[in-house]
Amino acid sequence: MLTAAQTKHGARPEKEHGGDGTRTPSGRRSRTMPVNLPLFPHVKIDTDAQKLLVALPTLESRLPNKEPEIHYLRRFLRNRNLHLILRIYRQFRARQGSIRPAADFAVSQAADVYCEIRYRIEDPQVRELLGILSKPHMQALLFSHDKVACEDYEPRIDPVPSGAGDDETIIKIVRLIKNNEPLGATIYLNERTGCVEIARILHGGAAYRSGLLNAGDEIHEINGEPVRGLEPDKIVAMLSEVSGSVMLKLVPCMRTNIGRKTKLKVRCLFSFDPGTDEHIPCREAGLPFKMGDILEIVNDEDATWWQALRVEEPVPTNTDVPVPVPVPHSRSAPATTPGSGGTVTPVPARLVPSKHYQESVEVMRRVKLREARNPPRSISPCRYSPKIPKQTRLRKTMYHIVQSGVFSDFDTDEIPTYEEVELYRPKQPLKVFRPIIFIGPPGIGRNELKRRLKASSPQHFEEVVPYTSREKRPHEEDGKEYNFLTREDMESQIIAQKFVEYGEYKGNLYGTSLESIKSVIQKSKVCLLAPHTQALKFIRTAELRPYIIFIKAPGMERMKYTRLEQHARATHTETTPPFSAEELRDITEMSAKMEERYSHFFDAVIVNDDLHEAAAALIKLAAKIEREDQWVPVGWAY
Ligand SMILES: Nc1ncnc2c1ncn2[C@@H]1O[C@H](COP(=O)(O)OP(=O)(O)OP(=O)(O)O)[C@@H](O)[C@H]1O
Repeated sequence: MLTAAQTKHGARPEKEHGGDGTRTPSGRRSRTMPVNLPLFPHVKIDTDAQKLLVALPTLESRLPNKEPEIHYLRRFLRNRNLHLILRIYRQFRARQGSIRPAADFAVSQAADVYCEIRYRIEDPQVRELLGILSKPHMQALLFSHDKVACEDYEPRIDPVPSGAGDDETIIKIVRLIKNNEPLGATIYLNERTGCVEIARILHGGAAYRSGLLNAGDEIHEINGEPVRGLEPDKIVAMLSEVSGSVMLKLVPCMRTNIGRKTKLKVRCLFSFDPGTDEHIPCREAGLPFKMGDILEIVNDEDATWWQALRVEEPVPTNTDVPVPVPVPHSRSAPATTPGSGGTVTPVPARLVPSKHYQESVEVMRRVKLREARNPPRSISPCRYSPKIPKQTRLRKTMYHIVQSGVFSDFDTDEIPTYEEVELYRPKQPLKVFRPIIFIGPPGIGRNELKRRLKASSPQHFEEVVPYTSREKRPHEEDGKEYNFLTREDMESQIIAQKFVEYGEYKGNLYGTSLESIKSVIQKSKVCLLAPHTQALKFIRTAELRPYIIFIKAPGMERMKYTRLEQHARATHTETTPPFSAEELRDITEMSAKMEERYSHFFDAVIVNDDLHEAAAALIKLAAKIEREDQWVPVGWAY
């Protein structure tokens, strides 16, 4: 046992696989570091591996900067599976000559048998045999059998190609067997060195699975052809032309940057088309997505391009937009490997903009848009932040909320990129219901639809009773139409942030309190609310878990047809005349603007065209929310 040498060289205690790391195989406690002792007493440690383990501390002292590599070697040499494989190998070696294989072509024999019998599926025994032969493990077993029968134990390494430069001290020769699947790596020209390097390995792709290529490796030859000085596009073309065996001569990257792997599920708050992005390193490797799609980010080590896989939506999110279906993978990513007998190859990850990159792109877009709208003039740099007295600003906001419902700008500084999500599975019987929030331009029909939903099950749905400072009218009951408060009380509650929205109309304050929403939820009812968009920042919380539905205008022609025919009118005063064509145009335009600006908050969209159809879609959706799994922001799925 080597313990003295290890102590001398300062090897540190190390724990692995839950072993206590302090017992010898015989169970005695060792006072010195037992890094070379097996932690699996039932697996006999291989003597060759043991020798290598013993030599490691010496190596460590000679190569002080190679700590990660030596640590890796130590783990590898202590791996239980390695010892089992070495044991099997020794057994074979020991019996060499005493057992002879009947054949060394079991794979092709199995394939022949399969082809011969595959149409006789009416016979249950044939069916069973077909099932066995198509199992990946069976195929792997037959493949291993042939390898052993041919005594093909050694890894075959091609001779180092001639012409390797004298200054190249370390060269890595990698041979890959390539089918139609692409390599699953992106490359770029390192302008400093003039070499083409592997920029990134796509998670799950062929290069990733081989484990032989790393980001940062310089590509020097492909199948004996020198590639130094060639454009990356040429190299990509060369790689896509070859099939079968591809031999790469590489200078390996010496960086020990392992890369941060992650398993983050996110909802996309923007849409992305790799075909139109001029900065993506490889268009074919890009993953197109639409706003609302769910992705799994599998690698976010790169500052600009993350690697992601598509996750299927558990339920449709938009009633007017088809359910997002997985985008068929182009030639770059077949789901199965041809000839693999149905073995599913993991779909390689593809590139999506990182959060940081998307924010920069969006900032640039907004700056350009603003410049196009307001060409810069040589005036005060304070132009964009005029000094409005605080009091005036507050009043103006209050007025807007009640009167016209113009946009809030609470979220303009927050650029929508990705939102981390988790799956919420409503547990039956459901006791806590998600409030349903109706968002849309004033006059589109939010209250009409809310009323119809409530009427479909008055015991189940409940509207929030708003607060007001106006005088109670004789027919009104406190707590029924409104909760009545004095102006002073309302103002102090507004200052204490008790209201999710509030505003002033004809000299009176109106508002919706957070407590009244919570009290509906606590009654095990579905709270219905049609607030201003500005209220979303108070409502869209893990505590309330709202389901936000956007009520969308159907387009000008349909607006006129449905509303003018019905003599529809705004409902916030009793005396307003029916909508004019002008007002309907305003509603339609505002609907489009709201959708553009806020759609990343919407869980569903209902187009309010025919009122009966829209109401029916809403009732159906409300039932679904209570039953079906939904992706919700992380922290909401309690
Ligand atoms: N699909 C529709 N077809 C015809 N009329 C409609 C339709 N939807 C709503 N209306 C009518 O339009 C008018 C405005 O609807 P509603 O009051 O629900 O709008 P709102 O979005 O709540 O706006 P506000 O907050 O200003 O009241 C009402 O008369 C309503 O009956």
